[in-house]
Amino acid sequence: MSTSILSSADEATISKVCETYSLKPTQFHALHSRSAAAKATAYCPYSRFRVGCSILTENDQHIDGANVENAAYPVGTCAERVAFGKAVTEGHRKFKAVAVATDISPPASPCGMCRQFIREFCELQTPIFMFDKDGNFVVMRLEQLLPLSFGPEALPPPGSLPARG
Ligand SMILES: O=c1ccn([C@H]2C[C@H](O)[C@@H](CO)O2)c(=O)[nH]1
Ligand SMILES: [Zn+2]
Repeated sequence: MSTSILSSADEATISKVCETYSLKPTQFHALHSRSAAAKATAYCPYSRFRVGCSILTENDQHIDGANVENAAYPVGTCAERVAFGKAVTEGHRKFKAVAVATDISPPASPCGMCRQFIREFCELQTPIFMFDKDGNFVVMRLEQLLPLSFGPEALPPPGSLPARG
């Protein structure tokens, strides 16, 4: 047995993973193909590091995104935040799974800022798939990628705040 957390993309592994994360194999395949395809839409002339993201909404829609860089380097945005920004502004608030695809192996995982951004909108149990160029993947729940996290439930409900703080 391999000690690597990188899973191969064979159907037996995929079916076991789908059972664990309550996904259908068709949803898994769509998460992979859409996140991989989204890499082609990246604007990354500075790093030349393409990242694609696909999010599966609670009603089985996919929202995709890719990284968008900027000549003022820190202004650039990751694929995950582009995809979640699109999803949220299109009215989606609940998500079943997130996929991120890169061309490196082992695959890249979401940066710290994206983990927190995802934390705002996803349950801690939400699976985050990280694919390499060949479709091999690492999968972790959000709570594994961002332990002891800070989220919206820690704050008082907006309506309970005094008019001025
Ligand atoms: O999970 C990640 C990691 C990096 N990037 C982007 C940011 C930048 O454009 C490029 C290199 O860091 O990759 C993402 O989009 N998502
Ligand atoms: Zn990021």
